Amino acid sequence: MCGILGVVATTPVNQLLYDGLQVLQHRGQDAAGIATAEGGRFHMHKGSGLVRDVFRTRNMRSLMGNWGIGHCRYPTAGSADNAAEAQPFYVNSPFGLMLAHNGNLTNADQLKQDMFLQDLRHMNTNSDSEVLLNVLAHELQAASTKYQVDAETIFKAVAGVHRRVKGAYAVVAMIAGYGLLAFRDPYGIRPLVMGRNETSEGMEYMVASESVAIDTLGFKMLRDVEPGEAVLIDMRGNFVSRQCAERTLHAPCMFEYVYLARPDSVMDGISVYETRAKMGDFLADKIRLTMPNLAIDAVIPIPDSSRHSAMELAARLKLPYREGFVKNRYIGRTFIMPGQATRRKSVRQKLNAISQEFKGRNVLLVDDSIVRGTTSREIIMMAREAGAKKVYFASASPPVRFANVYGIDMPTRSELIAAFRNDEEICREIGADALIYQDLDDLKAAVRAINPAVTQFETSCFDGSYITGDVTATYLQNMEHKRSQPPLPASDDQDGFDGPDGEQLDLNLVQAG
Ligand SMILES: O=P(O)(O)OC[C@H]1O[C@H](OP(=O)(O)OP(=O)(O)O)[C@H](O)[C@@H]1O
Ligand SMILES: NC(=O)CC[C@H](N)C(=O)O
Ligand SMILES: [Mg+2]
Repeated sequence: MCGILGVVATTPVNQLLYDGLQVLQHRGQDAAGIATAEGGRFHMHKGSGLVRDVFRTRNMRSLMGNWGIGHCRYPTAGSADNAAEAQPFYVNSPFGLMLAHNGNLTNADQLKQDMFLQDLRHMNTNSDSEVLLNVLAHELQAASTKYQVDAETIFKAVAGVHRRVKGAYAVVAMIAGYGLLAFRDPYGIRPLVMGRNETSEGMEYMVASESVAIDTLGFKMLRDVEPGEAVLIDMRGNFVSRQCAERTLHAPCMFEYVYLARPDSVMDGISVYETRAKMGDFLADKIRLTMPNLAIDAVIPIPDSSRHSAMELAARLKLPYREGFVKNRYIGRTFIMPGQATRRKSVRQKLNAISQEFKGRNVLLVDDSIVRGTTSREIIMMAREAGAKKVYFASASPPVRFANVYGIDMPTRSELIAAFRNDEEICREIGADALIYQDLDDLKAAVRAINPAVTQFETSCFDGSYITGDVTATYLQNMEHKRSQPPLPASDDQDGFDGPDGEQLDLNLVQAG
């Protein structure tokens, strides 16, 4: 998961894109980038780090124009510390294209090879998003019969992308001289929503990973981009859309509702807050049914993401809800940090126990998920150190047993604590006195309770069933193998543009630093 954002406005968009990326920061902490357009000229700045660290005033000043796109990255392909893989990506032909992508392609290697041999295109990084941009460029070239691009040609190109590309992709792209293009894969695995803002100068449009960006930037939520659909907003603010996929099946990623998205977002008509609260209800019922004799003095959430499930669970079980951990507001999300050592260290830096809430008590700790077990292990230890008598642990989602190949960086089963263990073994491994997991059917029911119109979900990390149909055992084995190899050293010089704070690219001027 990454955060993507695109805007066509009536005034300069640099600040709007910056503010929007800050709101989407929870979706990617490793790199950020913004591209804008002014007439036929693109401006771009991108680099490694948080949004606030990547952009300086001088970079912001150079991002001129009334339309643009932004990206914050949580890598699933390539590596975390390679600034050349920060997004957006640019190709100059046809017309001039910029692209930012959330998701992960499952046939990126094949596409890369095809493009090199057939389309004579060179890829300069290990990013699957660069591959996606080049497929779009090739399809646009193939569909174009004129010097000027039009909506018909663009929709034809997106249909070509859907035919060639496999996996998960929510995309915002800029086509020089035309405007903003946004599209979503035929399964709608990653989210993409649209908003608009009526001004005296005309209508402004925004496309974003989550509705929270639309709310906080003063736009009004319009709707979700449909699976397989492409939307186009030209530089004058005219909007058109078209279904470009031959077949679609709406199956949004379940992990968005469990952990990835912000609770104040609504995606695919599903309020993340309400669904997390519902998860708490279902989990409470399971505890009552399967562990009726558990003596619990207090329910304690593991900040941040589990709060709303824990709150509802406590209310349903008529137990006190207590805040037993303080979160350091300056430490980011640990799960999406690169490297296990950093993640482990950051849990201790991020969370600290308030001993008064633990001393002599039996506590039920609630988290949204247990993935590698980094958080649960440390937190249970902290609760005991703080004087807890018994430490029970509940997860608002089922055991994460399978790799994710659609935009969450858990490509190998070996790193997942639940992959080859039963509940009893996991309980022992994390050091809890009892462990309760949500059932998958209940998790689905918790989301459907909020929007019954969405009936299917991408739940591969829980049940090993991959919705796109192309993820074979061999593919997964290759992923395991790739990840077990030591990473290649990242070269910041790959694209020749890198300066100390990232990449500054002013097309027509090409500047570094
Ligand atoms: O089993 P693990 O591998 O530790 O992964 C699961 C944990 O990671 C996430 O928290 P994170 O700190 O990323 O973010 P949050 O503040 O949104 O809860 C998630 O909410 C769990 O607490
Ligand atoms: N998590 C994501 O959406 C990642 C996007 C893309 N696959 C990258 O690695 O940059
Ligand atoms: Mg957490």
